[in-house]
Amino acid sequence: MEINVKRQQGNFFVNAAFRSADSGVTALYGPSGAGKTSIVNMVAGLMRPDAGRIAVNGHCLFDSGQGIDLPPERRRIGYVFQDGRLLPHLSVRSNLTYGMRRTPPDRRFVDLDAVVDLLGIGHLLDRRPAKLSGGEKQRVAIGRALLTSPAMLLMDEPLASLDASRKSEVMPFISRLSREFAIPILYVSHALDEILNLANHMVVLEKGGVLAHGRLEELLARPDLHSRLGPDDSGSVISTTVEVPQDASGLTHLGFGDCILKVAPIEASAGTPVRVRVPARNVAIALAPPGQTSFQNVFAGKVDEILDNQTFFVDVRLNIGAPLWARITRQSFQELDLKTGQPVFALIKSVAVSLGSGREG
Ligand SMILES: Nc1ncnc2c1ncn2[C@@H]1O[C@H](COP(=O)(O)OP(=O)(O)OP(=O)(O)O)[C@@H](O)[C@H]1O
Repeated sequence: MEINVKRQQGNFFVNAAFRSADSGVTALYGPSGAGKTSIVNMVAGLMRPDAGRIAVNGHCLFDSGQGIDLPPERRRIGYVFQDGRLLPHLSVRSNLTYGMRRTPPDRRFVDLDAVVDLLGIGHLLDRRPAKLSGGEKQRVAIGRALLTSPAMLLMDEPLASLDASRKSEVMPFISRLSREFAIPILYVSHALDEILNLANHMVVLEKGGVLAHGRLEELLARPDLHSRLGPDDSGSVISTTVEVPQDASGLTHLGFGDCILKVAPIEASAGTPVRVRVPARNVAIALAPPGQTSFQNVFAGKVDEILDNQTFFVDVRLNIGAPLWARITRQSFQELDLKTGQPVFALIKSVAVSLGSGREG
């Protein structure tokens, strides 16, 4: 995926360039008004860049220098919108086959049965969209996009209209989609938890430009981006592997480097790659190994970096065999008198585990 677009719209200027691995999920992340939808619309051919080049799998969709500008229907792109946009007068089955019939048979690489099975929508085929829940509508919308046998999928906040439980219902399907069909997905979101679940690559946008792009773990470990990801989003991502699916007390053991992280039980067999997210606010720091404690996870490490934004909190990056951010109060920071290089112990309160991801992208 190669995207390099410039476009002036009103007094907003989009000037974004990034490349990403050909398969897997690339997240476009940024605050409201950063230009995410504009970029996706340019890739889809719904908005024309003033200049630039867009290519997918080496196939050029737009190149201002060469005068190439394929119309949307020739771009072989599936688009999933925030609100599904199903055709209300058609059944789910007809919504699904609508795009499929426009794709020549020799170009089709998915069939209805495979998609219905993947998305678990077999029991909905004869219903009209009005009789579907939000999560079901989105699964049908994803199926419809997939059945056009696209070279790429664009998803513009496909989960934004869903509540937390519906979100967690649809997320595993998106994850399976990228794994089983190896279609590159450009996924717009301003919710970091979704991105952590789904994406391998991330593009951080700000005011129409690319602030950073690259592998998710690498970006999340970068101190210059740490504060940009917002007070609630700051934290670390650690790529682990399931070592013990369930110990005697029911906990799952995840290994990274020489360390074991114990988490609430997850359903995954030994060897499964799992990405965990540790919010900075859930990490405490101690100068000596704590005695009796309720913390399940205590790691020896050292202070790698201190980020003092002159607020109530100070962010401290520890090295425990992987980078780990801790957010502690200024008062604690002063009492501990922390210095770079100092040996400390990290106490992790709880982690969010993102199953179905953690793949190398
Ligand atoms: N057709 C247009 N003409 C003029 N300005 C536009 C047009 N489309 C979008 N904009 C402006 O471009 C900027 C980026 O909008 P865009 O929808 O791409 O942002 P976004 O990151 O997707 O935001 P959100 O998360 O709120 O959907 C905004 O300031 C918006 O008002």
